[in-house]
Amino acid sequence: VSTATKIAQKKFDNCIMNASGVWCYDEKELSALDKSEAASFVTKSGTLESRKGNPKPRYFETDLGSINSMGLPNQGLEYYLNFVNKVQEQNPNKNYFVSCTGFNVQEDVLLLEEVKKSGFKGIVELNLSCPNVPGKPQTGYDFETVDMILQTVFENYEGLLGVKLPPYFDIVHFDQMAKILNKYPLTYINSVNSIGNGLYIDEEQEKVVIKPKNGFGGIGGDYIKPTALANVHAFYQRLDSRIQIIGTGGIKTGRDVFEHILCGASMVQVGTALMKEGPSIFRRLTRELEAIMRSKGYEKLSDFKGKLKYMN
Ligand SMILES: CC(C)(C)CCc1c(C(=O)O)[nH]c(=O)[nH]c1=O
Repeated sequence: VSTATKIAQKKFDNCIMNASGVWCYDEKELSALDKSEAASFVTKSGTLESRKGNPKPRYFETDLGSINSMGLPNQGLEYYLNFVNKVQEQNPNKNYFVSCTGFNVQEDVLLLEEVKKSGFKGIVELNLSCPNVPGKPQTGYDFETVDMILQTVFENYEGLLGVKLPPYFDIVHFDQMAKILNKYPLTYINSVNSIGNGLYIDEEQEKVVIKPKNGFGGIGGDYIKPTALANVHAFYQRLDSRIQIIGTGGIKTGRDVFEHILCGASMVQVGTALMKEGPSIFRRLTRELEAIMRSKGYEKLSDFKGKLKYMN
């Protein structure tokens, strides 16, 4: 078992944290996560320069989830590295994640050089749902570009690195992506990001509910749990066991956490439900998961991780 995997497995003892983009924009939000029962935190995806993001309203909550077109508002990668390095010093036994995203491979390389220069000891999450060159689909749906980015990134970066993936909906896409991902010393993959370009309508006003992109935005919450579970399990079936899987999407109860782990996740992230409930959700989810494990006689995650049964 590679050192990276051993370290990563150690890192994933506890299993519930925030999803990038939610409650992680600045020091205030990140400190609240650090004080909560969350196992760790991940920052909003940092870019080379800070960004204001899209005009508001750019986030909207529904009974079943959320829609967002934030436009990557963030303080810039340097801000997050400075803060997380400080927190990491004070909590050496916790391992933190910094998310980043470039708008092309050159930027990705620059971002990772910045990470290296800062002496960051935690885990980098490269957000592959980032935009690509105009006229091409988002990076995560452009397989040759994903391959090229990972090839280039791993030529220079030796630290712990995972990728945040968009959801896939075709078995051949799972096969093609897994084939690419297995070529690289990835610490983990994080499945799934929001389901892109959904549309939620205010029927009474006959109008969209967010301003950017004529109301089109990424969908999170209950709507995406079946897709998230399928992506986690599809990659669990296909990836080398050295690559851990973080399950994200549709988690709001201990049952949802249990199901993600049953599909093969070593750790889970919470987005929409965290936005609605706040950091106290981590205590509730941990208690609910422990109750389910007790009722089934499980003592640790590996007792049921990836053990989803099929119909014979
Ligand atoms: C959608 C992008 C702006 C290209 C990346 C940042 C991002 C955003 C965002 O900042 O709008 N929202 C998501 O649900 N997922 C993401 O990965």
